Amino acid sequence: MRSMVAARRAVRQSNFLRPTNQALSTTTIAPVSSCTQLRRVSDVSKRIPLPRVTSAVPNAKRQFATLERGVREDVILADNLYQNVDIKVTNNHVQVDGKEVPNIWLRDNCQCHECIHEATRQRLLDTFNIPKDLAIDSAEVGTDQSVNITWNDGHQSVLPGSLLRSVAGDAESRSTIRQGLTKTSLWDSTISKNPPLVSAADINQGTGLEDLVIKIREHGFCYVEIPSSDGRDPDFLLQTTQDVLKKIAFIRETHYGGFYDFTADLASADTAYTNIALEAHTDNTYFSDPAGLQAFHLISHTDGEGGASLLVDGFKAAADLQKQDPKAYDILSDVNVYAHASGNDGISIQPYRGFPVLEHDPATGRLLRVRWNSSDRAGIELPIERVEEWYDAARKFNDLLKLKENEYWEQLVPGRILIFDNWRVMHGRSSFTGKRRICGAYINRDDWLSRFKIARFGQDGVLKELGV
Ligand SMILES: C[N+](C)(C)CCCC[C@H](N)C(=O)O
Ligand SMILES: O=C(O)CCC(=O)C(=O)O
Ligand SMILES: [Fe+2]
Repeated sequence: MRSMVAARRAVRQSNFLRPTNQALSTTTIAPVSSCTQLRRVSDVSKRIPLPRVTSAVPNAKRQFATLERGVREDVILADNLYQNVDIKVTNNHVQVDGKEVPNIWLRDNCQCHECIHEATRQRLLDTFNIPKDLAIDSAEVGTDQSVNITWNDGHQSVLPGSLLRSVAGDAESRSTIRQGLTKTSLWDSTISKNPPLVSAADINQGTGLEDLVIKIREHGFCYVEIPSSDGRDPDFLLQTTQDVLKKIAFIRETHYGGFYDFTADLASADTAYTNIALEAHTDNTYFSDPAGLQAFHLISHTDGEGGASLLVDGFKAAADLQKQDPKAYDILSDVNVYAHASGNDGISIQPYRGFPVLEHDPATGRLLRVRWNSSDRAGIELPIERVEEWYDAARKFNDLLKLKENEYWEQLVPGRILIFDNWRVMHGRSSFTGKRRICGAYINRDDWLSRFKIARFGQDGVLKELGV
């Protein structure tokens, strides 16, 4: 019988093939008797150098242990967050739903103008100069549940009720605003009947932008329609595309340039710049931080045919895979893969480390990002005697991506900009003949999500919850 210590070590080392659905950063200690699977795996894990995962906070450990990895379509609506939270002061300690809030947290989150710069919203307080024995002299709860505190060093703090109420939430509810969670509507080929769309005119008038980012967040993509009365002059279309995209956030520069305007001329050494078919993929698998959004706008296609665009909901396919074969889902979530972009002279871009095809938030278990580009794939981080396990799992995912019912094909047209979430939705195209000109751009994930969060929750809504 192995010792408990050895069993713990095995758990820590077994990044690959952990018990199903445990988040990567857990160190859940299973009783030795239930460690059969881990024991088997630990033999292999000796050969796979893995980082030591520790979890120093007992609460976090308990919280993570119950979380299941996967796609989650639902979300706690912001309006329903933190209802009926009890806030009181007992014996000079602040209690939120019966839990004592540490003084250091209260003092650190003081919102007064000495502690937070009014204009920049940055903390001015020297947190680690707060004496460890700081105590509350007196405190009272207001009708809006804000708490007024007088500290024993004389400082006065007001903590807004919204900030205190958020203390009652779990990792999932705290993510709603922080990560800009919203309802996720998974889709298949039938989305072609009624794809999400907003009009460029609405965006110009100011209302459409919110609608656009909210739709992209829910469905993973959205079209922007330029009224035909505005014309189809290529220069006008190029300019309008850029204007719309820059309203979301600034355009990201890469080795392909900034705003792109490309044809099949190998201007960059990448198959995107040819007329061959491209299977469903996400872009930038070779970056540690792949572009968050990607846009395409067909400016013209003459003297030929083909070049239809393909979209596949990567989250829907991932959810299907988890249902069909949870083990395959786990392999794609645990095994790191490298990618590269090496076509251009003097360039071989690779991420600073390998990343799995399916990446989850360790705190909530939610699927966050899909990376999938078989053309740009490089090394798989498994010893050669086990690498086939990854191929078997990836083949299952690939089969789902290629199901007719999961493929949404659409011929792009001048006047209709396609914008999609490159962390979720895969794109491809069929081969084509003739001259086909497409423009578009990449936008960073953090920047477009910031736009989304402000659109969805308002600046105040986002700011009121920064403390936890
Ligand atoms: C979009 N743009 C035309 C600039 C280039 C596309 C590069 C495609 C590359 N194989 C990737 O997957 O990232
Ligand atoms: O030509 C297309 O429609 C898309 C090409 C592509 O995948 C890309 O540029 O990222
Ligand atoms: Fe692409």
